[in-house]
Amino acid sequence: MSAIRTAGLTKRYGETVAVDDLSVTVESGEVFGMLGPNGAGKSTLIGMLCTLATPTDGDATVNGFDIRSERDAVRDSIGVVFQEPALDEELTAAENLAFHARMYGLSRSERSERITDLLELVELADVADDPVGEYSGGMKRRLEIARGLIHEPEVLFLDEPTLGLDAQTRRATWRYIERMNEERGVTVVLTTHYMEEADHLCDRVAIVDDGNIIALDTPATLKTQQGGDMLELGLEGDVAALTARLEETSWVESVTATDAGVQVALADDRTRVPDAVRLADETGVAITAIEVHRPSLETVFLALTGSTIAEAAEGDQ
Ligand SMILES: Nc1ncnc2c1ncn2[C@@H]1O[C@H](COP(=O)(O)OP(=O)(O)OP(=O)(O)O)[C@@H](O)[C@H]1O
Repeated sequence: MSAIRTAGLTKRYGETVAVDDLSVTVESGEVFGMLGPNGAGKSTLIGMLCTLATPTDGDATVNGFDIRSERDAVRDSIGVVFQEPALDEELTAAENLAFHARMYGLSRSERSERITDLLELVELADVADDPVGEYSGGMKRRLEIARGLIHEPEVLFLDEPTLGLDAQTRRATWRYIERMNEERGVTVVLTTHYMEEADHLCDRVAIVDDGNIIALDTPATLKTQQGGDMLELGLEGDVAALTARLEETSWVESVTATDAGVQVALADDRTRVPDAVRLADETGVAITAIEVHRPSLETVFLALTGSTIAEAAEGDQ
């Protein structure tokens, strides 16, 4: 069964179309990422899928339940971790989880079993009885993820799960997300501004712009669609002659002059370093430096939205 299925889903705020006629399917067990500039409509989409916002048009099901007519069933089957921390800092980790578990009506024995299990999953068992106010940012995030899982949801929505965390803590958080996906089969839908995160974690990535999904595929396929590597050559000698040779070569997409030499966009995904060296040799040009840039999700994002993810994220911290 598909975890999420939307058909023509639309949300308008006055003149603003926040989500525009969106039809997408997320399969059970997937880690599905959404990347997009500020105001692209990611939060509005999550809001509708969590039944916190009502669609203007279109339909959607989450775990087979209709988001309009079966709101309670949708809510019982999902977990949500928002950007803003929502923990009680005066309570301990175990108390925070217990409070949340009671809201879902779990029995005392269920509560105690799941709290122990989840604190182990996110490696907070040792500090379970410390007040959350004493936790680091990364520990709080992990606790929030554990809290989102307390009622054993089938789908977990994570809005910017590692925003503001340092690189090491971010990687640790990825591990917990992977574990709950792999070991427990939880479907994960996340938004992120970190390309590396989308690349590392997501089975498929949707690039969202202006309320629409403008690209949707596996990170590997999205990158391949952007063409081959970029070669950055430092050169000495007749650069113009080499540029002319490169431009008439079938595996070269384009050549751009740089301060130190040229930048060559490759037309296919093969390694062309030996070919470039041979051409330079034949033209009598010396190569002083070579750098190979692999296509990244950043390049894909830039090509599709016209801005870098850092520009897109500006003001969103
Ligand atoms: N409650 C609201 N009232 C009016 N306009 C809204 C409301 N919520 C969102 N919008 C508008 O809808 C559009 C999409 O916003 P949304 O927050 O969903 O984007 P986003 O991709 O989640 O951005 P961010 O990364 O900043 O969270 C924006 O133009 C926003 O201003």
